[in-house]
Amino acid sequence: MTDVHGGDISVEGRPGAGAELAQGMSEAAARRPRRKDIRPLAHLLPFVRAHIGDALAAGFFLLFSTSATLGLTAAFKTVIDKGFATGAASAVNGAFVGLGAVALVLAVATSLRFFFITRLGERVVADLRRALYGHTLTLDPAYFLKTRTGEVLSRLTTDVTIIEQLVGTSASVAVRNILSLVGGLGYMAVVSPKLAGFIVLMVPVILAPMFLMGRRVRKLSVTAQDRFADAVGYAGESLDALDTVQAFGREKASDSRFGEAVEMAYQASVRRITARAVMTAVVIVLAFGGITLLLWSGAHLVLSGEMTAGTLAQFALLAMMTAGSIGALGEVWGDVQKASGAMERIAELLSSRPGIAAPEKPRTLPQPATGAVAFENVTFAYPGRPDLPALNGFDLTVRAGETVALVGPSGAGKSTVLRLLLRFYDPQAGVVTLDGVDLRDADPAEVRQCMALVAQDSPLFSGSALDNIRFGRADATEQEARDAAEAAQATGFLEALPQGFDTPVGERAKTLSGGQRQRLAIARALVRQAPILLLDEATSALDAENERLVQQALHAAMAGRTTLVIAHRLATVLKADRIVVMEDGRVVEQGTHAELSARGGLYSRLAKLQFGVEAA
Ligand SMILES: Nc1ncnc2c1ncn2[C@@H]1O[C@H](COP(=O)(O)OP(=O)(O)OP(=O)(O)O)[C@@H](O)[C@H]1O
Repeated sequence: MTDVHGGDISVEGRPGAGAELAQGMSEAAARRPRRKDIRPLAHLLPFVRAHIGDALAAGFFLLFSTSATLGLTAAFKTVIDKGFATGAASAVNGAFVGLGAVALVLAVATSLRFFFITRLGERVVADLRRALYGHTLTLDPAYFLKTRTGEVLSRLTTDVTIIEQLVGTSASVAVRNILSLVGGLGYMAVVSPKLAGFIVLMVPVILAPMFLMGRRVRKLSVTAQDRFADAVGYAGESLDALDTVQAFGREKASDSRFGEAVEMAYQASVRRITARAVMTAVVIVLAFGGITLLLWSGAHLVLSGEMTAGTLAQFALLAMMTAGSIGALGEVWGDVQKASGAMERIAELLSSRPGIAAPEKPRTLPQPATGAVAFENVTFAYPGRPDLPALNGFDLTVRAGETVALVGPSGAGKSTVLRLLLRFYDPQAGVVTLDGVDLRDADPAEVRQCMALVAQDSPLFSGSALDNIRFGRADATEQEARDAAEAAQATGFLEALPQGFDTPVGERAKTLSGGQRQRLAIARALVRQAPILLLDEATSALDAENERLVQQALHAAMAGRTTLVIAHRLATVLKADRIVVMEDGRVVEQGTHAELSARGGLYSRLAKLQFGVEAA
């Protein structure tokens, strides 16, 4: 079943981005497994309950349209019994007017049912998408260490697409047919209890062989597909290494091996086709045999005067409708099972609670925060590596307004210090405080409000340069954003862009140089006007001009703020009030560049390696 969502504008001959996304999602959806237990679908109920009005309207019109469909058969009975039997034209006319009226009611009720149930479905899917994305944004990094971002994204897209298929189409089909089935069976029992009883006896006799044979055909199609996959796999391997095949003169051998695999696939297909052909014959014999038997006994009831010809016709119509419902239910059942699996994955994501959250009564930080930071005997290991602490008895006190440079070999734990300060994780032992408040007692949002981060790779987002600066603080005025850009030495290159500050940089990010990206990221941090600046200096080398501009930007950024910088440049460590040297998650040395260089310890070795400075 193809289901293409959204008609977007596409370049001639090439599908648009929306169509490609829809195509990719429906392909991925087709590969998703089914789930026999359909209880996970109950997770959809709260979403439906939120729009109970539409649900009730859909239910009402569903009842109405089903009753009208059943009523249609009664109108037919009247046409035959009252119209034809009397032979009077007026009676025929009257009966047909009744038929037309029922059809009209059916049309209106069906269309309203479709409208309300489909609108409800689309609303539920839209709510689900928003809830899912909103929830995902609250999860902490520990969650993403367990679950790949791609997996989360695929739940947002593929799994929700499956739910969309269910609530948009299949659920409506299923509910409608369940109701027709129940209503049809009930009505048949009313119209002719005898014939209805006959059907109840006959149905298992007809359905059981169909069910068993259907299962066999499905198994055989899987086998045929597997055989074909073998053939394709073998061909791919040979074509990938065609030069090797040719160098060894193995073309003939390869050809005959592929031929064998293709023949196997053909044989498997023939077995499937044969089973299917037999099944078709059996199904027709059983179904029509049943109908013939039914009509034959019905005809005798008419002859004996037990029922009218119209009633028999009505009964036959009802039987066909009911059989149609069973068929339709069989077809959508697979979708329902698939949606159950999808909903289970979605519910799992929705119910995952972030490990980092505000306590019930968070302690407020002093306003304005001064930005004094302390780590007291902190030990922390990442969730995936509990036995390998990234910080081990780490102690550090940073006064308000002080600039501290963190230096150390790769893996020393420098980035981890910044992550704990941003409270992406909580330490296993010790405390991290901001203005004397334990971070765990505060609201993480308030803690982060006090910090501005310039990450090493400074990711930019789609949108203009101005949008990217305002990412730092949504309510910053344009002037404040421009001032930040000025302080970050970014005005020059931003104004030179084709549309100045309004140039989309997310897409152009690759055309901005490393130094320009860093300066934009610094402007984004500056506009935040936070008391604490966290900086992970980029390791990549800049040309002299960019280096000078970035250093100036950093100088402006650090002024009047508490700054923790993971330093990779000599200029930065020279500017710091204090250099903290880390190794294996601990502080091993502290002091100024001159003091530490003179000491001849780890710092002097690192300085030589990283900054190219000879120890004093
Ligand atoms: N997400 C993670 N899961 C598990 N271990 C991690 C994770 N991130 C970092 N580590 C480990 O924690 C230790 C400290 O890492 P951290 O990134 O803080 O070091 P760093 O000093 O910043 O190094 P670099 O200068 O190379 O960035 C390392 O041993 C690292 O392998």
